[in-house]
Amino acid sequence: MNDQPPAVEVRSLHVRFGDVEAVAGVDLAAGAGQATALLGRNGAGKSTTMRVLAGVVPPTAGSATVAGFDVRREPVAVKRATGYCPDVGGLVPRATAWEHLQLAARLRRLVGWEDRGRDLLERFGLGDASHRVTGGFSHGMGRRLSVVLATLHEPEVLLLDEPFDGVDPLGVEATLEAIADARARGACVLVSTHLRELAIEACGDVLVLRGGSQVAMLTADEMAGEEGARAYRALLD
Ligand SMILES: Nc1ncnc2c1ncn2[C@@H]1O[C@H](COP(=O)(O)OP(=O)(O)OP(=O)(O)O)[C@@H](O)[C@H]1O
Repeated sequence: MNDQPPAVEVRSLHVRFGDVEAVAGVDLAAGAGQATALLGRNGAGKSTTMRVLAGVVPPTAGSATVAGFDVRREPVAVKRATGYCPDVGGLVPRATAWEHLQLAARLRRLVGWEDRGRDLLERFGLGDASHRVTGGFSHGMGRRLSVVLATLHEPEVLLLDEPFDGVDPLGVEATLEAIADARARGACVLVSTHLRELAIEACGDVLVLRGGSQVAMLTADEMAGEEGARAYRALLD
């Protein structure tokens, strides 16, 4: 039996922006080596939940701990323990891909990261673009670089918000591999997406959100195939 505390633990999470209740009761426990998808339509509360887990947005009510750190009280420790690919933004248009890696490495005081950095850029099809400024990147190239930056320091908790959005099949393949590698070294992975098929390919468990609320926690097997598609549609109706 695994008596390790969960790497991510969320209890009755609520996040409110003025009149909008973006997250209205989410509970989640995920352990080392586990990958969980947050699945739901636009506006379901996926990104807001991810932002809370990245230590970027504080909960309005409820609690969340990441790698044992409370997101409200210890956001800096949470940021140190996580690798976060935000759904939008995060790249500096005038900096090259390689400069983004250099900056990320400096902020995290990494040493000897260059070979891994080069290897990741190659695996994500960005080797030839590593010295181009990101302002000229396509949307999918930016997404792929954001995943590289999230995983460079081999974080304990990897948070990927819409990593497949607008990404071509080779980029999807590289992202699935990065998720599998992270799990293999014992990281806890959370992936937010509105794509059921990729959610179940990438993750063993799926948390379905609707209108900010958690409507189901299912295994990838339960979400698979025609039956899974029907079950998912029924959860959204
Ligand atoms: N900073 C904010 N200020 C006001 N409302 C917000 C803010 N961030 C999110 N919301 C609202 O909270 C709700 C949930 O948004 P969120 O981005 O978490 O959903 P999502 O599931 O990630 O959607 P998508 O798939 O479109 O990215 C939406 O109604 C959104 O408009």
